[in-house]
Amino acid sequence: MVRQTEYMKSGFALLGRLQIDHGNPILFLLGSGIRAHRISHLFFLTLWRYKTPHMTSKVTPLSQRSKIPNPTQPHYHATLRPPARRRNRHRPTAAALVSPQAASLPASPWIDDPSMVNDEDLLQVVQMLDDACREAGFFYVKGHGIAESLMKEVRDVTQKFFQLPYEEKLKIKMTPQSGYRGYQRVGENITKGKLDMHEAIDCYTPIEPGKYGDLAKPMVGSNLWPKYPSNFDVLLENYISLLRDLSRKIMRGIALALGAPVDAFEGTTAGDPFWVCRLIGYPVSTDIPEEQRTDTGCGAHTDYGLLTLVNQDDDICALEVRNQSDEWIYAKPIPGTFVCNIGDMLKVWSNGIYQPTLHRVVNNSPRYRVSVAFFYESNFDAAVEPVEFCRERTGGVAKYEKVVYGEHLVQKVLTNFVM
Ligand SMILES: N=C(N)NCCCC[C@H](N)C(=O)O
Ligand SMILES: O=C(O)CCC(=O)C(=O)O
Ligand SMILES: [Fe+2]
Repeated sequence: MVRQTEYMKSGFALLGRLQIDHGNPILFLLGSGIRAHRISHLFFLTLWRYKTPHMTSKVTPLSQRSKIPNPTQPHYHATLRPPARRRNRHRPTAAALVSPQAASLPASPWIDDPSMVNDEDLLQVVQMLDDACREAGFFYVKGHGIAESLMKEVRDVTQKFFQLPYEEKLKIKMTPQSGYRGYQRVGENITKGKLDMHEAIDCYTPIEPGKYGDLAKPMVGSNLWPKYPSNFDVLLENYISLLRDLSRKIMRGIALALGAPVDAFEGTTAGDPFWVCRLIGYPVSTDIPEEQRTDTGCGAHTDYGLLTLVNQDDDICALEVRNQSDEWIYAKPIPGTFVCNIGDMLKVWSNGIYQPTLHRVVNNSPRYRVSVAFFYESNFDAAVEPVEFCRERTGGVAKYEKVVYGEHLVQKVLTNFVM
């Protein structure tokens, strides 16, 4: 308990400093650490997407970008504002946990340790996580136990790889034969018909031939890792395994936030979660030949699965999130944190209680930007559909059709590249 209080204090201190330094924060401390029991000491910081009151707080429109010398300046950030309009007013979640019925159950179906029912800190965090998922679809996680030095090392080896000559990078070229695993150059990824100004290495859960039958055929294979540094594969495989565990914990929190049993995403939904990892580089725009250049590093999209964790460069603002007033606001880097956002499968499962938020990347800085995005997704063969209790809370009707996650992913992968 004492430890949690300390965490809370340092969390608020962090927020305080940000407010004082930048005056105009988009960051909000969302919660203290969740109890050590399985979910552990995570902090959630949310990125609100309410209306921003001042013109200066908006991200500069793309057409005016060239006039902007330095997007890391504080006045580009949106101001925190109390809720202007709530997308959805259903808030049954933590209430379900503290209801007399739930509290009186010796082995509550919601959580796996009865004492958690009375844990105020846990309930508060669950409530705040629910707020973040409902209102923003984006939040930051810190206190997650993954060393900042490891996060940086992963970005550093990624950057080193992208600095290699093109011929070297081509040795792990992504092709249909490689199961769409490996290196893609700038302009090979497309979003909504437009070339994206990023290069990347795409990695996926390895798939053996025959696994999942025809469903997974286009993605069968194992990952293509760079040869230099020689520990690239070991480093990344370790990192991915840590992120998978962390994502699983956050999904336990999200399950509680929705008012579901803590292990709601285990079993046939995400007991055997498929993961995707994209190591991404966004060149300085003037380094891209003019005839090839577009104005977007990655076009506006939502992510495909349950939850995304982005490890982004510390000092470049480039990831932009659409707020509820249809303005783009920066998900400004906070060193040592992951920027998290929810994906399409969580929307379907929750019958829209949680919605994925549009985001895009524009590297308007004078520096090459690296980010490593980890996507925690459903079981490859999961048939995801609105669960009954979420349907009941949203008028009783399923708003989305059943989606087989693997089909959703394959359909995206087959249309995402010009090769
Ligand atoms: N796994 C994820 N989320 N990848 C996002 C890649 C960028 C968007 C993609 N071209 C698209 O059009 O969806
Ligand atoms: O580079 C980033 O910050 C985010 C990338 C992203 O949104 C994606 O790959 O889905
Ligand atoms: Fe994304």
